[in-house]
This record gives sequence, structure tokens and C-alpha cells, in this order.
Amino acid sequence: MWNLSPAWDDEEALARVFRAAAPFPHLVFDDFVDQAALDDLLAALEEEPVDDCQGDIFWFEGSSPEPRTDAFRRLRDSFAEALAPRLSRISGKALSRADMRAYAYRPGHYLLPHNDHQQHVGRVLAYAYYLPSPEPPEGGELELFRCTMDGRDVVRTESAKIIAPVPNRLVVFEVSDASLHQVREVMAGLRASLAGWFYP
Ligand SMILES: O=C(O)CCC(=O)C(=O)O
Ligand SMILES: [Fe+2]
Repeated sequence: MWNLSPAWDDEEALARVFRAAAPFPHLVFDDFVDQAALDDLLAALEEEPVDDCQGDIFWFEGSSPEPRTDAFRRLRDSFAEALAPRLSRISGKALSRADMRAYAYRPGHYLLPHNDHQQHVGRVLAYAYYLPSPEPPEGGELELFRCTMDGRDVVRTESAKIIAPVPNRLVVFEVSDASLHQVREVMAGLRASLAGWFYP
């Protein structure tokens, strides 16, 4: 189902791009899956429920951390199976599994700056995959920040890169104390995505 394009063939080149990317290691893949795969993928999402999720730094609709439908569980597992070995070679980090939640960001929804890093949770790489939307979003960009660190503490931040949630785009980045990022507020339309992390 994850019929990866020839862009994935040169893993050494991807590893160089990943390591050199600023403000922290990341990759952006456009046209991640072909149309047939996209249809299957959207079908697998149809029955997976999303709930309103609000917290100190976020407001969005998300599916539960563990898939509730077999179709979504299969989607997550096939994604992990296809991507973990490649991303492991590209990033130089051991990866074996991934989790996955489906998200809908509607007007007023956001996810404020955070780094995804949680002690003892083992998130190694983060990913977000943007889905086609019946109403393409205004806003909702993924913004990456450059952090000046003092040991593990962030002492200064500046905006360094904006990645638009273009349909069929996959973004992968390394999780660390310095991987500060946010989803800017959606002003109109719907930002639909799948996102999660790869683990050792
Ligand atoms: O959807 C995205 O672009 C990133 C999502 C994210 O940062 C997260 O869920 O932690
Ligand atoms: Fe995040």
C-alpha cells in the first residue's frame, strides 16, 4: 500500500539531506503515495472516530492513541513496516515501531510550540502526513524553531522554517530537546493529517 516513489531509492543522499537540514534534522517528501494507495488510505480512515481534544497548548480533534478500528490499526502497522527500516538507515537510529493518530484541525485549532521529547517515552523520529481536504486549510502550517541551548535548557528561540500542510506531503524530523515546533492556528477550512512517532 505504501508504494514509495523513486525519491526514496538513494538513502545515502537522503541521509545527507536529513542531517544537514535546519533548524534540526528533517525531511519533506511530496507525493508520498500514489493515487490508488491514497484511496485505500482514506477508506481505512473512514470509520476511525475523532474526539475533541483540548489542553494547555493544543486544541484539535484527534483519534485515540490506540486505533479503535482494525482498518486503522492495519494502516498504522503497514506504515511502520514500510517506513521504519528505511528511516532507520536514513537517520542512523534504531527504529522498529510507530504509533499513529488521525487529526482534524478546524478553524481556531492549534498546537503551540513543543519539542515532542518526553523522558522514558522513547520517541526517536516524529512524522506528520497531510491528507487531502474537502476544504483546504488557511493557516495550519508546521513551523520549526531554532533553539539556542544551554545544556538541555532552551534559552532563545527563533522561527526558522515554515512547512505548509500540502496534501500527500510527509514530514519526518528528529526528536530532541531542541526540536521545537508548532502547528499554527487554522483560520479556515480543514487540516487533516496522520501523525505520530517512531520508536526503537
Ligand atoms: O501535524 C503536524 O504538522 C505536527 C503535529 C505535531 O507536532 C504533534 O502532533 O506533536
Ligand atoms: Fe509535535
